[in-house]
Amino acid sequence: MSESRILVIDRDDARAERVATLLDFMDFNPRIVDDAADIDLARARASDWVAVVVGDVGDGASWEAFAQWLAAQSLHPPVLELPGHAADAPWRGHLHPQSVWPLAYPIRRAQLQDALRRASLKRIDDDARREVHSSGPTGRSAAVLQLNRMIDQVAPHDTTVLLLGESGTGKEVAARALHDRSPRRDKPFVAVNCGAIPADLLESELFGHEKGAFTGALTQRKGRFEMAEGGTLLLDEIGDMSMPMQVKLLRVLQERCFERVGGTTTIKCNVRVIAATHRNLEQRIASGDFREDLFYRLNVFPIEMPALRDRTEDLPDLVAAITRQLAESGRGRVSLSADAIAALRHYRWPGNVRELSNLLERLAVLHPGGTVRAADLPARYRAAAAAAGDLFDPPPAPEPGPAAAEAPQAASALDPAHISALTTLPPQGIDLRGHMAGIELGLLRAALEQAGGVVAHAAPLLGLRRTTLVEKLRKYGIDREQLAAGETARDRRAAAF
Ligand SMILES: Nc1ncnc2c1ncn2[C@@H]1O[C@H](COP(=O)(O)OP(=O)(O)OP(=O)(O)O)[C@@H](O)[C@H]1O
Repeated sequence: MSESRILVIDRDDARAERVATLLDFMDFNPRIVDDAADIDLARARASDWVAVVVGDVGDGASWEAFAQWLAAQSLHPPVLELPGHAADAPWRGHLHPQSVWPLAYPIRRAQLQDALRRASLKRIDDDARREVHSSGPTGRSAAVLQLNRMIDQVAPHDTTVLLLGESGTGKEVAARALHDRSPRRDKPFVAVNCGAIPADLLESELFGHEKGAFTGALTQRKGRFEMAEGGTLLLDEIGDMSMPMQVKLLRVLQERCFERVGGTTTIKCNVRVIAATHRNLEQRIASGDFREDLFYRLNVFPIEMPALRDRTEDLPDLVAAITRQLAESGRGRVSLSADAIAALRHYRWPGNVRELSNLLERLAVLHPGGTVRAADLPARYRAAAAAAGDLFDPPPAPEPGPAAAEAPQAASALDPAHISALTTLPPQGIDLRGHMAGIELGLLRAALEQAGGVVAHAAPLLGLRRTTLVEKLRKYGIDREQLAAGETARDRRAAAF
């Protein structure tokens, strides 16, 4: 029997049986309960239901309690909802909004299969067991799982959230996830960078203005609060807001209304506010730059964003997510080898995920469609790996082939004195892999120089096939025309970073 367990909660026995028969036929392992109160929670945790089909749940109280329990456990199985539930049924508030899928009835196998497929449910596998979110902070480190849990907990409520953390840690990404997982997800999400807008313009930017309110106000204009009506407003870089604006914002948060600049009409607003800053607001309060009362208004549910250097185990997932986004948005295709990702784990990432995202975009330009190895990374990333003694894998040995066999004389041309010079170990030791790569690079350049830049003539000097040499030149970024200038393409690329 398959381990893919699906829970069917339905008081309508005939319907529950029909759904269960179909699921059985599809090789799932359905279990029917007519009341969610019958579910053994201790066992449910262990089994991780891969989906829940919800039918007639009576007054819904026990199903609501179970939905609440699922959310508290951070379990988000797809919930397939049979017809007959009110759009504002209280249980909805406990579930991840993107995990609820409508199901028609009477139901056919194809429809059920399609609903399960759309709910991203394949046969249970590790991915289905993992907490996955279609949007939001990427990763499976303890810090990111905890972050996603907090977002899930607070998203359904209108609580003001304060996102704290270094620049580039993904505060805006988290704010969007809060919006997408909230009941406001079909309304606008509006972000405003309070630090980037001059203080005298910020009021009009946030609250709008009436025609003629100030020089240049040629027409009436709505502000960001009005644009975000019914939805979510992210006030980014709130720590940089001027004191006079802080007073005005405090009033909106307290009274939920404002006037446009130059206007007298009071406009009510229904906006969930999320604030974000990379600054230490307590220090700003101490230095008299931030109002304490505003801080307490904003700090209802603080979320600390983890720095990338503290969660480098997320790099493979982040690299996969960002390279996929780059490809989908037509900004280039690139992939990273395992040794490149391993090398990146040694770097401190002062710019966090933004820096990673920028790096990948540049690599996609420099190596279109290619696979970037550790040796191809810009100098500063290689330096971090080298300092940690993990530079990059030794270059691949030339494959045996007819051309290699043709060049035994060249290979044995190294005299013992030469070999002895190359194998002398200095007292402080060496980085063997870097050393070997350096020797290889030096010999490639020497052979090309000797052959006047003609690859076909340089290859036999190294006992390589021409195609192998071309591949190595590409790997090291050697541009034949630049040899005269004594620099490689990689040197130039590294300098550009
Ligand atoms: N989980 C993620 N997956 C993909 N890209 C991400 C992720 N998190 C952050 N990024 C990318 O990193 C960059 C920075 O993210 P974001 O703007 O959310 O950070 P921030 O903390 O708000 O930065 P700042 O404090 O400078 O405003 C963006 O380009 C964003 O797309």
